[in-house]
Amino acid sequence: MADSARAQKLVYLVTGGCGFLGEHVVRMLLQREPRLCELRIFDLHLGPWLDELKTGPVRVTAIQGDVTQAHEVAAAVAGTHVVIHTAGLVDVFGKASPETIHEVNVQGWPSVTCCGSPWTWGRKHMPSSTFGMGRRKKLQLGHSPPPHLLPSPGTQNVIEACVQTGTQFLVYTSSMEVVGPNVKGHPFYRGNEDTPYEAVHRHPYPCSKALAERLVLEANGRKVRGGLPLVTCALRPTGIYGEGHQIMRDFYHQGLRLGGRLFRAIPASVEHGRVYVGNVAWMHVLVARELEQRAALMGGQVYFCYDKSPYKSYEDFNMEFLRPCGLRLVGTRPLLPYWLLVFLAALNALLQWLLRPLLLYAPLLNPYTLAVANTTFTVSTNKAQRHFGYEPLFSWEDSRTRTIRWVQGVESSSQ
Ligand SMILES: NC(=O)C1=CN([C@@H]2O[C@H](COP(=O)(O)OP(=O)(O)OC[C@H]3O[C@@H](n4cnc5c(N)ncnc54)[C@H](O)[C@@H]3O)[C@@H](O)[C@H]2O)C=CC1
Ligand SMILES: C[C@@H](CO)CCC[C@@H](C)[C@H]1CC[C@H]2[C@@H]3[C@H](O)CC4=CC(=O)CC[C@]4(C)[C@H]3CC[C@]12C
Repeated sequence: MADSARAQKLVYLVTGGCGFLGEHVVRMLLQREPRLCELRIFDLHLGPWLDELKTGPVRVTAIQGDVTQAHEVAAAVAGTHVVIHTAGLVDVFGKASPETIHEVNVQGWPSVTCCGSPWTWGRKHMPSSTFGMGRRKKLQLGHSPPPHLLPSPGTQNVIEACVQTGTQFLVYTSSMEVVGPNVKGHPFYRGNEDTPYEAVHRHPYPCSKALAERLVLEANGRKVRGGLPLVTCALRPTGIYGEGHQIMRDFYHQGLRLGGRLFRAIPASVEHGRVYVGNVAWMHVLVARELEQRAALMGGQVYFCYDKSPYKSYEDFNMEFLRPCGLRLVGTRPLLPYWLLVFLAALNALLQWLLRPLLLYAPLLNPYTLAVANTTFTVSTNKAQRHFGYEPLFSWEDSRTRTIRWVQGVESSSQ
């Protein structure tokens, strides 16, 4: 179809469009997708900022809905050209139950475990290169669950809605957590989409993201209503930062409570991959735009989200923003021995369990977050550039400045 004929004709749906990343995707689409005529924003909780978008040339439709409800998802998907599925339960602190995380992120399915009984996923102990990364290979399930135990919710609903209603392009927000860090704490150093890595998870969040990503990639090529093939791909951001990042806000407030200080807990040598939210959003917009023209190349593929953000430890990276806001990081080495952190993390987990009937105790430090924070995981790849011409829209300096300005705004709004 000629470009002029396609102008102002496309309908997009962004699930989770009121979340941290989702809001940036929504705003980026409105700024950078000239062919957009309608943008549907589907979320459990709609933000008040949506009202300001309704005055522009693109029709913005806010839909309060739940991805676990198949009929709500199907109604939102019907008539769209592209679905960007960012909705998810991002919980590594034990706020939600494992069942709820699976229900929202993957599919409703009682007592699912990712890496153990009752069903063992073929991915266990598989190097990531055989886990459908660079290669277009059908992923193997160890023992598939009985079909009647595979009901609809979460990501599965989104896929089925595309198939049933005839939407051909689906972009899924996956996560670096699909790969690692694994339970053994193996470093992933400057890895790319084809780097072999033993991806073994036990925590519900990475398990759910891995399962959901697999569902999305396996759905590539399914015939949608009307007979055309579904084209899917998955984006794997590393730790996202930028305006709206809740954990950054938490660290900032913690620092203020501690008299302007944060205490180093993780060695500076442990490097973490981080990526600016604006660049992650830009990658989603580009993928969604290019999927049609480059379906054969991009369909069924995964891409790490990356930009020029420096490799640093999680804490040193956060200080790039928090230092200009008046906080300092005390210690050039961790102030507490690692064994004591492990003990405190385990104590937090025990307290969470004991207090659960009375209250929700969900501190930042638990055995899982400690293990992730303490394991090097960095990405170095140009796959997105090779496949669809991605270049970061925001330089590191720009990303840093924008994030600092936002933290400073958090400061003034909380005074
Ligand atoms: N924050 C990070 O560092 C990273 C996030 N991701 C992925 O990016 C995606 C977005 O994450 P964030 O923006 O950080 O999280 P977020 O929690 O800010 O946004 C998620 C959005 O999904 C919505 N949502 C949750 N359950 C829903 C349901 N049942 N039905 C409809 N909407 C629902 C929430 O209301 C929220 O607006 C997630 O899929 C997450 O796994 C991937 C890598 C890193
Ligand atoms: C031990 C503490 C001392 O200060 C520091 C604890 C930091 C942790 C809360 C974070 C360290 C690494 C983060 C995760 C990482 O960025 C990868 C992620 C990807 C996602 O898809 C979701 C979020 C997260 C799991 C992110 C969560 C917070 C950390 C564990």
